[in-house]
Amino acid sequence: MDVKAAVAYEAAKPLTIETVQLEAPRAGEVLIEIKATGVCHTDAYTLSGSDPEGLFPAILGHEGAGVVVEVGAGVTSVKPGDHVIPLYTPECRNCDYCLSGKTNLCQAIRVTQGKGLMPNGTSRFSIGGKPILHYMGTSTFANYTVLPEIAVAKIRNDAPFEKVCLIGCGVTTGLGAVIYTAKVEPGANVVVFGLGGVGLNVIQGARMVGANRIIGVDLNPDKRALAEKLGMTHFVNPKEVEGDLVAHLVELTNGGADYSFECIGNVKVMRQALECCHKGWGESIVVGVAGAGQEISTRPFQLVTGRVWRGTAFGGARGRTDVPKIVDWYMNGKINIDDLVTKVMPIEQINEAFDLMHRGEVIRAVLTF
Ligand SMILES: NC(=O)C1=CN([C@@H]2O[C@H](COP(=O)(O)OP(=O)(O)OC[C@H]3O[C@@H](n4cnc5c(N)ncnc54)[C@H](O)[C@@H]3O)[C@@H](O)[C@H]2O)C=CC1
Ligand SMILES: N[C@@H](CCC(=O)N[C@@H](CSC=O)C(=O)NCC(=O)O)C(=O)O
Ligand SMILES: [Zn+2]
Ligand SMILES: [Zn+2]
Repeated sequence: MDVKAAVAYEAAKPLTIETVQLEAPRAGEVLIEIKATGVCHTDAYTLSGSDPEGLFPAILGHEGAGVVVEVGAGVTSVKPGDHVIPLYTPECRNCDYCLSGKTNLCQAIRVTQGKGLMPNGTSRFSIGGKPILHYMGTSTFANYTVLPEIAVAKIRNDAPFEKVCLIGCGVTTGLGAVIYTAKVEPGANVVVFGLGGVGLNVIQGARMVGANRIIGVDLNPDKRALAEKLGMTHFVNPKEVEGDLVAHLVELTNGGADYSFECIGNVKVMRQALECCHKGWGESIVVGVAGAGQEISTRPFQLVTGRVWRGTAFGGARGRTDVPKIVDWYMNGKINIDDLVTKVMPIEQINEAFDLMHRGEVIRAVLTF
């Protein structure tokens, strides 16, 4: 079938709206009509050319929501008409990773997904017979896309696509980093670096679990008001701190953060996030994605003296199990997504959506078809 998609032909170039051919779903696959998709910083990261796995031409996008249109042979967990969220972290419930109970990083299709291909090693997208690659297994910058059944979370049918699409990445990553990865306990002092689509969800996750001080750090003062609405108790702009930022944060947290979260993708900030943690027990969670060639460093003494450095992908959430619950949290008023959707725009304005994100003028621009 013909579909409308924003194609990334090469790194660091604007996307082009094209008519792309999409093959029908094969065995174990699902055809989804994407109704809405957010633009996450990771899409910009890959488009910039910094992603060592970045491949072109491709259809980017991984923060979507839509409706099942057709299923391939053997698909049993979803049917046409079901509302779904595509998962860049699938949940097969059968691989060693899923069965370990220790991680959400299902590896059932990771190798082909990283090559921009479906599990059988081919792409379903093409233009004039030339393949166009998938991205993160999701390719939500298209009005129709094909995913493996194990990478689809079925959600309730009354949830608005333009809001719950953010559960496909930013919301789940931020909340999950607090709840599933760090397991922040009530009364903890928390520092969040970067108050974008991910960091703001760390803030609201920290509020949900009853954290004490929730300190937000961002260079952009415009991020302050919404962060406060979502639960931030103190705002720190590094440009306004006299002296050492880490020492300032240690003082604000009476000896150091119990938990810190880096939601930027800046390796220098990752070091600050570790070093502002409390001696003996503070844990720093790396959420931000840093480009090819970037490395983190600190004095080993920081770890010898009890600080812990960890990372999280998709907030540690098991997509098919946890995503439907997070949709319920939104529908029950437990979490705020409405204020995170700064702007809803047609897919034709996708390049403007990226510009708005780069200029820090939106938390999330959501694209519709
Ligand atoms: N681990 C995972 O599963 C996921 C990782 N990510 C990554 O998380 C990071 C954040 O993503 P988004 O929230 O979508 O980005 P965003 O662009 O919406 O937010 C980034 C925020 O960081 C702030 N910032 C930039 N440099 C700063 C600095 N030096 N100090 C303080 N604040 C600074 C910006 O003003 C902005 O508010 C990105 O690296 C993204 O690739 C995103 C989703 C999932
Ligand atoms: N290809 C990238 C990988 C970047 C990365 O870490 N992605 C996250 C999700 S970011 C979403 O917005 C992730 O899920 N990582 C786990 C994985 O298996 O990719 C690179 O190499 O930098
Ligand atoms: Zn993302
Ligand atoms: Zn698995």
